[in-house]
Amino acid sequence: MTVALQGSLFGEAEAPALLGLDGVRRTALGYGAWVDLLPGWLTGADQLFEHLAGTVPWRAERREMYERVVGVPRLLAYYADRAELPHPVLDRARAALSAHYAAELGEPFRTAGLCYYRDGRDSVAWHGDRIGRGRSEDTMVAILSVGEPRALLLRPRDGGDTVRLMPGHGDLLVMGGSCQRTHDHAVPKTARRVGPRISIQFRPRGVA
Ligand SMILES: O=C(O)CCC(=O)C(=O)O
Ligand SMILES: [Fe+2]
Repeated sequence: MTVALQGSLFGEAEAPALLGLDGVRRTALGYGAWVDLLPGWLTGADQLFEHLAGTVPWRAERREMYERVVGVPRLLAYYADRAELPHPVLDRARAALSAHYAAELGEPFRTAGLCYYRDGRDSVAWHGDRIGRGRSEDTMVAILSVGEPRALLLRPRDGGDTVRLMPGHGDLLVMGGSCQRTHDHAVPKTARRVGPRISIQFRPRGVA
């Protein structure tokens, strides 16, 4: 990772580009949930990482938890429906995902949430994307990862085996079906020395 990122500092970086989505592979998670994976969907991921790390107006949020105000352990950015995304390849990614999943999803992907995990101390706790319609309806959340591979865990809410995925530099992961209702997901902290990761999450309108 470090070596690859250095290449771009010397101006050798390849421009970010997307491959086709034909190679997407689905894994059923049970209870009507599934996850689609396409490793290496984005090429030139070094350049996208550096662009996003350097230009996105990252926010450090604080939230009340257990009657204490604590820092959210990652940096965030949010692009509402129709907002200009921070790199044109992300507009192309959203359009390609909307076209690929049109029949199954029945609506386009609209919003983009970005998370910046600065190191192994940054994380996201177990949760489902259930603030919006994901609470009651099947939907999809498509995640493009750049930077350090970090474990993304998925487990049924009612108990059962945890699936451990490792989305890495340029990889696509799509959670679909009942995933947000029947399962939780997390990016746990790690004691390993890890470099930064940025995830870009595309969601349909009303899913958060
Ligand atoms: O960073 C990721 O891949 C997951 C982020 C996530 O679950 C969320 O923002 O809801
Ligand atoms: Fe999530």
